[in-house]
Amino acid sequence: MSEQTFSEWLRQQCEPEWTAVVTHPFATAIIEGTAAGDAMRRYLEQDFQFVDSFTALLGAAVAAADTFEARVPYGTFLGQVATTEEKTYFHRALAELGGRTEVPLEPVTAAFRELMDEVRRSQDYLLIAAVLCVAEWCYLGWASRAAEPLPESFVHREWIELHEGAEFRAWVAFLRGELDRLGAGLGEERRREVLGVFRRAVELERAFFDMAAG
Ligand SMILES: Cc1ncc(CN)c(N)n1
Repeated sequence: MSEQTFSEWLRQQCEPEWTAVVTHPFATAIIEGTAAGDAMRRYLEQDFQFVDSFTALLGAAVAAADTFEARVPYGTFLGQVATTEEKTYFHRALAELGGRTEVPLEPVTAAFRELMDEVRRSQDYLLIAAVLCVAEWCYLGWASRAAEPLPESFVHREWIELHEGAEFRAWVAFLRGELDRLGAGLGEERRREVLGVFRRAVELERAFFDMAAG
């Protein structure tokens, strides 16, 4: 029997919360194209505030990674996806929904930004990778439940496509691989420290969808 990887151990420790995120009713409504315009607007307005700290965290990963091989995928994702595809999606989707790019933060958005800013300031690569991994892996989790044909509305369809597909899967596999590489041989105390951050991020993902569902 093969040994459990560190990333899989972290994920399992966060059940049933993890499954609650990837099967959340709001995520299901996105993949079915039934999430109402008002709810999508509220969600994307808040997520645009999330993405600001998330992008900063990607930059911190470039700086804090312990190898050149690891810096490159962070830099690539930061340049290609976070600052181009995702950014244009937000502007188009918010325009379509009558949303704003500057809004007061919901408490969950503020708490998520605080977690990302905290690990960014720590410059602790393993903790940075743990938060990035939760954010991307659980989004792959719900988005990969979408069935063809995807919703007609670009607001739903493109949000699914941004979190699915070969490139996004490879990105998540890279993040998990980094946790597995760095997690091998860690002492119990350090494993628990990483789990603490991982779990906070999973709880915030769930609360974020709860906020969007209203
Ligand atoms: C809250 C949240 N978590 C994760 C993702 C995926 N980048 C996101 N856009 N927003």
